[in-house]
Amino acid sequence: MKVIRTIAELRSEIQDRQQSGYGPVGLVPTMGYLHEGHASLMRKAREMSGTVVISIFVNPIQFGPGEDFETYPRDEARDVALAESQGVDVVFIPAVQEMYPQPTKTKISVAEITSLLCGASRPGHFDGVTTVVSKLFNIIKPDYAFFGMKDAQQVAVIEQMVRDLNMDVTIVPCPIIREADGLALSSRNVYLKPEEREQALVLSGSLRTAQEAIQQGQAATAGEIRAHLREYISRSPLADIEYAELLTFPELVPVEDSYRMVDGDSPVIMALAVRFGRTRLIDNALIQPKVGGSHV
Ligand SMILES: Nc1ncnc2c1ncn2[C@@H]1O[C@H](COP(=O)(O)OP(=O)(O)OP(=O)(O)O)[C@@H](O)[C@H]1O
Ligand SMILES: CC(C)(CO)[C@@H](O)C(=O)[O-]
Ligand code: BAL
Repeated sequence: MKVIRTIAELRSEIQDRQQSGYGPVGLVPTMGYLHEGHASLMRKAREMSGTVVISIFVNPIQFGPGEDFETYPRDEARDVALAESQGVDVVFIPAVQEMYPQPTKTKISVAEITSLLCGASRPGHFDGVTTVVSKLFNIIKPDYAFFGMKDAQQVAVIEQMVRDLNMDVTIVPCPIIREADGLALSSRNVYLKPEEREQALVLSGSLRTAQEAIQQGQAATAGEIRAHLREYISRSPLADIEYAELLTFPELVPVEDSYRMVDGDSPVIMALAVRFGRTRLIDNALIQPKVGGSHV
């Protein structure tokens, strides 16, 4: 496995591997502090690609003022070891100066679906994401790019960008990986104090019980499910709900309270963002039409 820090060296390494006939290139973009969620993306990339590249870059332009850019957890040595254990071929770890030698005057911006959910509370966040992901696509030219469904809105936004701009890459959404007790893995989980970590189970718990309520016919409408999610999460005194929404996926159109879950033609996503002190957690689950749900 090669650890590469410059764009020029990365381009030349990928070109060499292409000329040697390694086949499709798979990219897993990350911000590092890798965990089993990232490892599952690397394994999927390994299955589908001859060359697996992961990027580790805490992208300053997707953080707002007062967010955690400076304190975002970092552990390069551990990350490199984990990537190697998953059979990754190239780890790209650029410095901020390498990706942004001058402040970027060009931004990629997806409209509408970035103004709700995480986009509402983190203005400019998705412009930062789509801009850096476009840069990575231009540098690496991957055939496949792998993204986790934990960041479901990010998947919808990137798929929209790829369609709108005719980018020659296939986006592969990958399932959410959870701790044994249900908490979705996230680099930011390390911020949680023990009591917050315990109470953070209300996110996955509310999604799981909502799905059970739909399957058992106890919650038939979107309004009932919204009420269930809010009531369940509010049992945790430390939880501060930022949003608990139901929307069509991947279009991200909010569904009305009167919408009956069994009548839908397209999947509906239950999407949550909840703060515990200074830690903001997200989670979600898809309800498949007519079936009544997947498992959390
Ligand atoms: N639990 C998970 N299951 C599946 N994919 C995940 C999981 N956590 C993160 N990912 C995916 O890994 C990729 C890189 O995400 P990132 O490095 O931001 O990790 P993260 O744990 O989500 O960090 P943070 O909590 O700070 O957002 C994204 O596509 C993200 O959706
Ligand atoms: C896709 C990404 C690596 C872009 O910085 C980031 O938003 C993330 O880690 O999900
Ligand atoms: N996983 C999304 C990256 C971020 O929170 O900035």
